[in-house]
Amino acid sequence: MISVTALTVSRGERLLFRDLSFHVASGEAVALTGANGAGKTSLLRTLAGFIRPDAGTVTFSAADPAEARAGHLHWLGHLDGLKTGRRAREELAFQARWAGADADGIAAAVDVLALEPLLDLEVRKLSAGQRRRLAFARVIAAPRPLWLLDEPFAPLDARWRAALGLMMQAHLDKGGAILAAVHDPLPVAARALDIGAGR
Ligand SMILES: Nc1ncnc2c1ncn2[C@@H]1O[C@H](COP(=O)(O)OP(=O)(O)OP(=O)(O)O)[C@@H](O)[C@H]1O
Repeated sequence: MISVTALTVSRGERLLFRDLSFHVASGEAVALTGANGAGKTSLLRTLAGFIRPDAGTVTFSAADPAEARAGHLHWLGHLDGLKTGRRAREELAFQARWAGADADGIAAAVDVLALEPLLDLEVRKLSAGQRRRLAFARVIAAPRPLWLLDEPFAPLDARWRAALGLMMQAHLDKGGAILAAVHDPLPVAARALDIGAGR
């Protein structure tokens, strides 16, 4: 699903990790752990294509490697990446359509994430947990094999942590893969990848 070979990433003057190699297979979840500042977000952003590594390669087992990032993965950062001035309905439609979802996919995501009562609110008026559910909707609306998730559970209550765990398991059962930066154990069986002590 994704293979990382001899990856070296710096931010500013600071070397975060050197010669990091790992593979995430279809049906597998990996819990990316490490202290605050160790570089978990930076690693995920590098895999998503937002940070250029100093060295190393990232390859996807996609049919067309040139299109691999665009169509192969979902990146969900811990800041959600939502436009706060839009109504939830418009923001969901924009994000989901951009990710390639059709109307049925969007309707399914609204249902699974119980977003209907929130859709006429401005994004800025949503709670942190509600915003996370809205951001996650595109992941459900436009299925892609690899999920890169940065602290996906942080703002969620017990009910939605459990629900997200079930969505993750369903994704893995269908042959998907997940790499999630977390400070707590994932609610699905997962291999640990620890990138260090930070600073
Ligand atoms: N744009 C940037 N420019 C310079 N340094 C950065 C930038 N973004 C992050 N860093 C630095 O890179 C290091 C790793 O940050 P990163 O956010 O990847 O860590 P993390 O493991 O996700 O931490 P946390 O558990 O606190 O979320 C930190 O020292 C941070 O200050």
